Amino acid sequence: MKIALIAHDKKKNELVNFVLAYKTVFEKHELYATGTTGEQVIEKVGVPVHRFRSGPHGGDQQIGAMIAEQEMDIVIFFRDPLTAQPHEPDVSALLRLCDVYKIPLATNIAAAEILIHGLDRGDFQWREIVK
Ligand SMILES: O=C(CO)COP(=O)(O)O
Repeated sequence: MKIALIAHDKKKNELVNFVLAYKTVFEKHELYATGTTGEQVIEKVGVPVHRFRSGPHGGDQQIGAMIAEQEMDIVIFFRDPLTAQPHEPDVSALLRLCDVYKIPLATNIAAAEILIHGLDRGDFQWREIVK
C-alpha cells in the first residue's frame, strides 16, 4: 500500500514517534510524505520515504494529485487545528480529495492507531480492487 505521511510543525514529533512505534508495520509499505515531515521520518525512524515539496510549497497538492490518480491508498495527516496555515486552501483541498476518492484518512493519532491496526490486519485490501 502507498501511505502518505504529513504533519504540521507542532505535530511532527507526534507523527515521527507514531511511525517509530509502528515501524514494523510501516516498513512493509511504500511511504510518501511532504518535504519536512519526510525528512524527519527518514532521519529519526530510518525508513525510506519518497519526499514531495514542503506543504506550503505544494507538497499537499502533489499528494492530492496522487489521490486523484488512484495512486495513494492511505493518508495519515496530523493537522494542527490551533495554528493558522498560510496554505490552508491546499490542506482543505487534500482533505476534500480524500473524501472524493474514499481514501482512508486519519487526521490525529487516535484515528491513526485504529487505521494502522486495520492496515496490519489487511482491512484495506479492497483498495487493490477499486484501483
Ligand atoms: O504543511 C504541511 C502540510 O499541510 C506539511 O509540510 P512539511 O512536511 O513540509 O512541513
